[in-house]
Amino acid sequence: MVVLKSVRPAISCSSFGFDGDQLVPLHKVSFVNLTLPASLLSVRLSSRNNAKLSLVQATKESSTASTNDSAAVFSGENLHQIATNGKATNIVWHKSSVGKVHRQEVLQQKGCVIWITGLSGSGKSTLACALCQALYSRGKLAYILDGDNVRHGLNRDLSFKAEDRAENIRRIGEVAKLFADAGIICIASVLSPYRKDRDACRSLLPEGDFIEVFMNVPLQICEARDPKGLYKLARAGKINGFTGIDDPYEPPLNCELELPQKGNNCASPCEMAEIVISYLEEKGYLQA
Ligand SMILES: Nc1ncnc2c1ncn2[C@@H]1O[C@H](COP(=O)(O)OS(=O)(=O)O)[C@@H](OP(=O)(O)O)[C@H]1O
Ligand SMILES: Nc1ncnc2c1ncn2[C@@H]1O[C@H](COP(=O)(O)OP(=O)(O)O)[C@@H](O)[C@H]1O
Repeated sequence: MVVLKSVRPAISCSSFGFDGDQLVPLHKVSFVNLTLPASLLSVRLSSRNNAKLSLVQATKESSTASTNDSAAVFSGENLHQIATNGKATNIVWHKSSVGKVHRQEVLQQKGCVIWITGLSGSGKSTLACALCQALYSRGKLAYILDGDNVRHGLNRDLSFKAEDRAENIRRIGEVAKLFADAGIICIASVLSPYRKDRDACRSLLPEGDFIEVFMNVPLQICEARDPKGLYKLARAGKINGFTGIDDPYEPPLNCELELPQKGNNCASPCEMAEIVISYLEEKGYLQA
């Protein structure tokens, strides 16, 4: 038992905390600022925690508290807010002293997400590779998250029905956000047919850092290219719910860049990559 120096009560939050073994609304849990003698810290907390980080159970409007591994994280002088996010309860954000700005300084660029959307066969992967190569030759670090590739690993459990496509996009959006936070230019080349899923990814990033590129290539051209023979299979009824055939594609309403088809001609992948690079240069993403 230790004497409390101060109490921060009643954090207004819709999530839950622990009261003994019971889940209770967080407003019943108080966060306390303790001053412990160093000797007590090492004796009481060394078994499962290091001396700077301990787990405590806060008491309700009490003047005492005891160490207990079941509830809030208590870190030095900083009191953190316990959050609930989806099904993840009792989670606390842990901050690092090295932040995005520091990583950007090392890389001499700004992290962002270039989200390339369009029909199958519209040239998303080709543009992603050309762009990555063009950035690399300028000494800039990019990483491609290609829908097809991510479905070989992280998203192998997902089908092409609407809710699985939404989850596919959500996960890729979250991973892209981490890459951008790492200071990397993340190129997501994903069919992403539904507007609301793309917009949800946009909303994960700071204003300006989500750059949506629409490969505006008509279905007839994509179908004529058909590099994987999937359109043929879809037309033959051997693939159900194929985007553009019997599943919708919702074009962006307000994308940052649209790379249109001009008649039967299409700019070369390198020319398209240069259009994206000019945009990045103009917006300051190619410097820290
Ligand atoms: N039903 C159906 N509809 C559309 N596309 C299909 C389908 N089944 C398989 N494929 C192949 O999967 C690639 C698209 O994967 P994505 O993860 O980018 O799609 S989505 O964003 O979840 O809609 C897509 O690759 P790309 O051609 O690179 O777009 C197709 O090759
Ligand atoms: N700018 C372009 N001009 C002409 N053909 C292209 C262009 N970009 C891609 N292609 C061709 O179109 C086909 C589909 O390209 P791909 O990048 O695989 O599209 P997606 O990733 O959207 O399915 C490939 O055969 C590719 O060579």
